[in-house]
Amino acid sequence: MDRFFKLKENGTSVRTEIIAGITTFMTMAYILFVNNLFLGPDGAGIPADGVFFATCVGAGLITIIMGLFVNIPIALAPGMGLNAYFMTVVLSSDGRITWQAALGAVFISGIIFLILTVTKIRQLLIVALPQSLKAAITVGIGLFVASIGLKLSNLIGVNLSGVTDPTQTIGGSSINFTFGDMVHSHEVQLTLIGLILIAVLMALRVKGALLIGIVATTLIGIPMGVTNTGGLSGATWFPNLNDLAVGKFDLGAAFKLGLFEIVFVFTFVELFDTFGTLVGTATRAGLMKDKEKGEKMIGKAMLVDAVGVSAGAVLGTSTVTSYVESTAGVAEGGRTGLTAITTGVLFLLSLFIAPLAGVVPSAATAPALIIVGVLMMGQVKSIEWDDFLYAFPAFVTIILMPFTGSIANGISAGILSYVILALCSNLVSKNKVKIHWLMWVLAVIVLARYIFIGSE
Ligand SMILES: Nc1nc2[nH]cnc2c(=O)[nH]1
Repeated sequence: MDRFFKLKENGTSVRTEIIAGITTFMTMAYILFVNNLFLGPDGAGIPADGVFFATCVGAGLITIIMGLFVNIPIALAPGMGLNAYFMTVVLSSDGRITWQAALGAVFISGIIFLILTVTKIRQLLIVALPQSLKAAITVGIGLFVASIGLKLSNLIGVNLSGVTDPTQTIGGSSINFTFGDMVHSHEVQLTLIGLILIAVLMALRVKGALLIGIVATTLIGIPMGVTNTGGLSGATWFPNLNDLAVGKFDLGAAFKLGLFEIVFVFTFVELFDTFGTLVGTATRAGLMKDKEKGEKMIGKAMLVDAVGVSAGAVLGTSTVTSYVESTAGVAEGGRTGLTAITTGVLFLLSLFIAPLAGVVPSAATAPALIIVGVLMMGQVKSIEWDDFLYAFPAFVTIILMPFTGSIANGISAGILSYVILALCSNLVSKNKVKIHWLMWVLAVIVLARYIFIGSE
């Protein structure tokens, strides 16, 4: 075990890795239930049993493969964001695009991805991006994870002032983030209890702080009426495998309908999201200290991720992707593939323990995600704040991720603004800044995307 996963070399142990894997699983388990809202009968129309099976098996298998072949503590599951986009594509097509055709588009995006990876274009990204931008991606993802926690637990909500017409797009100036209802909402109160509990445990350097915090908060939530254990009595533990979506993807329809734009959005978002998540998580885990080894590892992880996209489509789910929640396991000390394998096995077991996984409330996992935000913020010190050429792109990368809820938007803005600033600087100054050719290509792709397609 030690030799295979290089536990000692990475300063970790079997116990730490397993605790880390359970922690990552707990922060990701919501996808087992949320995915059905987007892809299931009330969303894109895939049978509920089919969505559940594809989510458990897709996440489980690909995460185990990531652990076995790349030895990195990254877990994968169907991504939030692209599952919502998948639903929109189907529902807004007036029946023209079936869920089977949309799965076909996901499958194609996975193949394109695989080609980009094998031709090493994706890996080039690591070399092309200035160091400050890479650090900014880690920080932005930290804030993004924290924002997921804040929103999932209702610790923050929105106040829509002066909005009267629900059919109109709401302008940003009408939106205020507000604190959740701390006085009346038991959910918000439980989140705060969990947050303080984990913060104290972290300050005391207690091992397993996040996992202890999640379990304790779940238990405290029982008398508070937030943790709902009702689902456990009379629950069906054996999965219903009658109505699966395995192999139902329709490539012919995807080509016939000319879903190029949709395939492009799937590929573009996935490319930037995965790259950001891998760099951010690996940096946080200290796996990028040896640059060469780190870059090789990220290249391999991208390959598994790409295979996961198409495999997920075959199983019946929208884009399977590397999850930012993996950082929760990393925060618990997870450093190797054993963490991922633990998370993956739990996803596979979820076929049988779904009612149990459903007991942990958002109020218990949200504090862990917020604490992860604190940890990832540390990278902010490696940004060259004194040089505006780097400071501005880093800044927009950081703020756009939590505010637009998209890693891809943050990275896009960072790349585009860097190229513009560097270009102008090179035009007037004698001190030329290097702009990698790939940065030019990406800037043009980013521009084209927002001009011709807009945001998804
Ligand atoms: N990186 C990443 N992490 C996630 N966690 C939940 N959804 C996502 C996603 O789409 N991308």
